[in-house]
Amino acid sequence: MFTHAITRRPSAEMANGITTADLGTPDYHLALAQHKAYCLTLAVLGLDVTVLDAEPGYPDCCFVEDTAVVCDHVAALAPLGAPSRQGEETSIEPVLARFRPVVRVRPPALFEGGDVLQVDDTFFIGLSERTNMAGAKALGNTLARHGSTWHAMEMGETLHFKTDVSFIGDNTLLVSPFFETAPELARFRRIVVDENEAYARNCLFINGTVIVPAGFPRTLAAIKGLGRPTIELDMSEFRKLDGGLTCLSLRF
Ligand SMILES: CN(C)C(=N)NCCC[C@H](N)C(=O)O
Repeated sequence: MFTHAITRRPSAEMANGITTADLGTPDYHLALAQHKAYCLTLAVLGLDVTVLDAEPGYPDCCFVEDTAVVCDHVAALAPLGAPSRQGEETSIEPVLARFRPVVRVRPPALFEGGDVLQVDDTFFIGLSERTNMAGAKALGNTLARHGSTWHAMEMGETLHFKTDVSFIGDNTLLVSPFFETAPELARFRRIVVDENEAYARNCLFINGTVIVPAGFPRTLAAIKGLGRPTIELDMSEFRKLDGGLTCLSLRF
């Protein structure tokens, strides 16, 4: 069960955030409203939500998931892989230190939390343009010291591992076709989400409920078909910056 979440409000400069999506400029005020709904949803699901102010100079700062990996015993931080985001990990450190001992991984090791999927005591660490092998090893070894297992995951063209793979409880993953047969994920039931609903591969499982981005009926129906409670949230403004549901919080 999660008891806490940390989020960060969108930046008024979010229009300068990194993106590969061709969906237009995010509307800051709509993003603030969507962010508020997101935080409220986490609170309704039982989490104590810390909402941080936006960080000047960091247009992508609301994607706070990328700044750290938090598990039961430790919070691990590294410089983010995206140069324009390096430094976001610094301001999150004192916040995380209230909850967990903090371990800082040093360059050349780099990782972003969006590349790290935790399922119980196992961590899947995607090797992406943001997370290098040195980062994966440093993070994996830190987690292993506390009894966890980790796997480095080769990836396709995707931004983050969790852009393509998310855990929705009961041993089930939503995956892109790329990960349909990945041997490291063999023990899971895998629901393949095709290109038409690719954005919905990133769902957020909180204490038995699956939060699903609004507008992806086939994925929603597949999750409902498993008997899971679901909540839909409008994520349109974050999607314009390649951000999904998991990206907006650190949960522990
Ligand atoms: C699982 N995902 C996708 C994340 N955790 N982070 C999204 C970061 C988006 C931001 N514009 C960037 O490119 O850094």
